[in-house]
Amino acid sequence: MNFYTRKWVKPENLNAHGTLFGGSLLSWIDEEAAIYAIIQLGTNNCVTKYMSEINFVSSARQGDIVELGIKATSFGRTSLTLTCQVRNKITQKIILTIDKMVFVCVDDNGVPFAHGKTKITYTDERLREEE
Ligand SMILES: CC(=O)SCCNC(=O)CCNC(=O)[C@H](O)C(C)(C)COP(=O)(O)OP(=O)(O)OC[C@H]1O[C@@H](n2cnc3c(N)ncnc32)[C@H](O)[C@@H]1OP(=O)(O)O
Repeated sequence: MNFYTRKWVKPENLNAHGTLFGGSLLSWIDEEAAIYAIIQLGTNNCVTKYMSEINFVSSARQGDIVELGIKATSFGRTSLTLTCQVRNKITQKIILTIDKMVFVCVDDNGVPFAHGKTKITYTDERLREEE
C-alpha cells in the first residue's frame, strides 16, 4: 500500500472533543481514493459507488500529521475495488481502516462503462492515453 498523501490536522478539522472530525477524514479519503481510481482507470469519470464498514481505530489530535494509504484489490468490468488505511505519520499508529471502497466508471450520461483495465499502474500514463 502506498501512502502518497499527508495531512496536517488543523483547528478547522477538529470535533467538539478536540480530536480529528470523522467527516473531515472521510472527505480526505474519498478525494484521495477518487484520484487513485482516476489514475488506475485512466478516466476522470469515476464515481464512488460503495464503502464498507469504516473502523475509526484511534483518534488524531491537532498538530498530528496523518497519512492516507490506498491500494487496488480488484479490477471489475466497470468497477475498481480499493482498500484504505490511515495512520499517524510519526508513530505509525492506525487511525482508520476501510476494507472495501468501490468506484465505477460512468459515461457522460452516468451509465457504467467497461474500463478495460486489469492491473495496477504505478504511473499516470493511463490518464495521458485518454487525451
Ligand atoms: C468521487 C465522488 O464523490 S462521486 C459522488 C458520489 N457517488 C455518486 O453520486 C454515484 C451514484 N450512483 C450511481 O450513479 C449508480 O449507482 C452507478 C452508475 C455508480 C452504478 O449504477 P448501477 O446500476 O449499480 O450499475 P451496475 O449494476 O451496472 O454496477 C456497476 C458496477 O458496480 C458494482 N456494484 C454495484 N453495486 C455495488 C455494491 N453495492 N457494492 C459493490 N459493488 C457494486 C457492480 O458489481 C458493477 O461492477 P462490475 O461492472 O465491475 O462488475
